[in-house]
Amino acid sequence: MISLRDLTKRYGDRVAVDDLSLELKPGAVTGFLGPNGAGKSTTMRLVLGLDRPSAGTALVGGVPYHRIKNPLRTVGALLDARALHPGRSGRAHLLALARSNGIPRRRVDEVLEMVGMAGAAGKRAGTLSLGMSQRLGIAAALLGDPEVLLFDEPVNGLDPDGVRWVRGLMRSLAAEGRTVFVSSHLMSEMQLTADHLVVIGKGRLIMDAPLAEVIAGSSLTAVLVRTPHAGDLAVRLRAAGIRVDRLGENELEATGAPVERVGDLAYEAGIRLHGLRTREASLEQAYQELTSGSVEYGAERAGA
Ligand SMILES: Nc1ncnc2c1ncn2[C@@H]1O[C@H](COP(=O)(O)OP(=O)(O)OP(=O)(O)O)[C@@H](O)[C@H]1O
Repeated sequence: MISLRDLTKRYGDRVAVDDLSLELKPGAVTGFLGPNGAGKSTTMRLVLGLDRPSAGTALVGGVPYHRIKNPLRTVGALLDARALHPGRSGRAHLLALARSNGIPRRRVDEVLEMVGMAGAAGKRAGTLSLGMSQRLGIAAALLGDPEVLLFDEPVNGLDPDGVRWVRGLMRSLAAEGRTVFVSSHLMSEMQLTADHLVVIGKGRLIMDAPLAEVIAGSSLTAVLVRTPHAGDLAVRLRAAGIRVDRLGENELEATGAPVERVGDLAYEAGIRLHGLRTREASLEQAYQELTSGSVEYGAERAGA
């Protein structure tokens, strides 16, 4: 479990993380989203004790990172996959980490196998592709079999097979009851991987909710209704505070209410339906709505 309380990090007069409070639960993949410069990496660095908060606390299992006895056995992390000694082999890198954390040597071969690097473990880190470095970084995160895992952009540089593999790995780590916190800019991938989402912008919390709730909350998620009495139903739905757009003589689109509520209102009014379904927004669309005011380093929109 990761708990952030009023977490703040300033660099000079720049606030990178601004009063962030969160609880990340075990048994779920929590996606960490936000525009470039939003403060995701800084937050992860604060959790891992690589930076000191200006105010507030970041706790793992109830204690700050620097007080954890065997850190790699409690928290595993992939931050910067390229931050490896270029002349050292992957295996040597993992062996050194294992030795300094009291982890048996055989675990090194186990994690190399798990990430599909067993055949390339002798290669010097400097000669590895970005995707292979990512796999090695993931192996390092898994080394101590930790309960809490943080991954900063883990699919960066991976081919489609690798992306799918990371998705499966995150899902299975969460299914084993671990806390998995993963940042990404790939919304379509996050939609397939995450159970829960934390969205930040300019260091501040924008959203902390289950994926399904984030998507349901988008103005582009709508209930589509086909009925020979579209006019009557529109009146009933609007009276209940639901936004309605007529799509055609027998079709309308309702936003701001779940499909069950639209169906119940029609039933109560005795209105016959010929079709009732939800059209879900994509996470990309929901994310864009949530963060439209928080994009710091965006290009100007064409025509804007
Ligand atoms: N060591 C540092 N010194 C000064 N400013 C920093 C430092 N590290 C981060 N920042 C600033 O803090 C802000 C948050 O950066 P951070 O890297 O955490 O964002 P991010 O959400 O991870 O971005 P990205 O998606 O681009 O990786 C940025 O404005 C960045 O310039």
